[in-house]
Amino acid sequence: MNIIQSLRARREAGKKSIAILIDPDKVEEPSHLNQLINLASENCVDFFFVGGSLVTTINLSEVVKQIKQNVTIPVILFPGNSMQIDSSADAILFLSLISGRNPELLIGQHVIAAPVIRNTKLEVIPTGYMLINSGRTTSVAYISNTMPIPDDKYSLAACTAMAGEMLGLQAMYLDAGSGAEKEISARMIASVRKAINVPLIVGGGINTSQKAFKALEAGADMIVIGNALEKEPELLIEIADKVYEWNQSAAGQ
Ligand SMILES: CC(C)=CCC/C(C)=C/CC/C(C)=C/CC/C(C)=C/COP(=O)(O)OP(=O)(O)O
Ligand SMILES: O=P(O)(O)OC[C@@H](O)CO
Ligand SMILES: [Mg+2]
Repeated sequence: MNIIQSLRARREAGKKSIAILIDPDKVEEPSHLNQLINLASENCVDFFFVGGSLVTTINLSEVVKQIKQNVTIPVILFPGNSMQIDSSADAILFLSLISGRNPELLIGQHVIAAPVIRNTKLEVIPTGYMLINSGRTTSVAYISNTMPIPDDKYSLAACTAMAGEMLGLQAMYLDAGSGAEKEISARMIASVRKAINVPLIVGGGINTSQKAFKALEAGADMIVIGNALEKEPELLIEIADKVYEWNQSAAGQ
């Protein structure tokens, strides 16, 4: 089973997943990641996401290598542009920024990346990427030159996701942006969840186990945590517990 098939199967079984986002630019030395990598393995983290809006260092492949050398947790590239491709990862979110109207991020970068990806063994996961307003301007909104969907426009978000699914996208990623002041509301997650069937990834500003649980309860199939773990890796234990608790009760039903 490849990654997208396993996400679909988990969704059908009511099981949730957790991913840790590593921004290569914030890693001074790849071995510094070992504490987080070990914690991830002890706490049954499902995926590592690696990427950033702007990756200025040459760390991307070093980060992927560091994870692959230590654990078997799949590494999924979460690229901000077509330069963030590394063939040692397991998969790539082939993101189309469907909340925006910037052709470069709807199809342009993809044309450049496609022949490069074709020469790798990366599993390609066509993913609708939707930015939701979260208060202050995030790196993604600034870099992508797009306007996020207003956080109280539930049907705009739902119809965007619906159209993305009709176009054949295999997963949907609702993002408040890394380090968001406000995480995505339960009502927003629930309205997008109702509109689609594909696995729903939710991230941005999830920095407590309560927020993590709320996102799962509202319908997220996978939550992504980045900034909060950069500051406090041990928070993972508490958040992973919530996911584990949820999955145990799903298994009992
Ligand atoms: C098709 C390929 C290979 C690339 C294009 C990919 C697209 C369309 C990206 C959409 C826009 C974008 C810039 C997404 C970046 C998402 C990302 C990796 C965010 C991680 O957080 P940062 O934005 O780096 O947060 P910080 O400000 O905390 O560094
Ligand atoms: O860094 P945080 O705020 O956890 O966000 C994770 C990810 O969804 C950002 O694209
Ligand atoms: Mg970044």
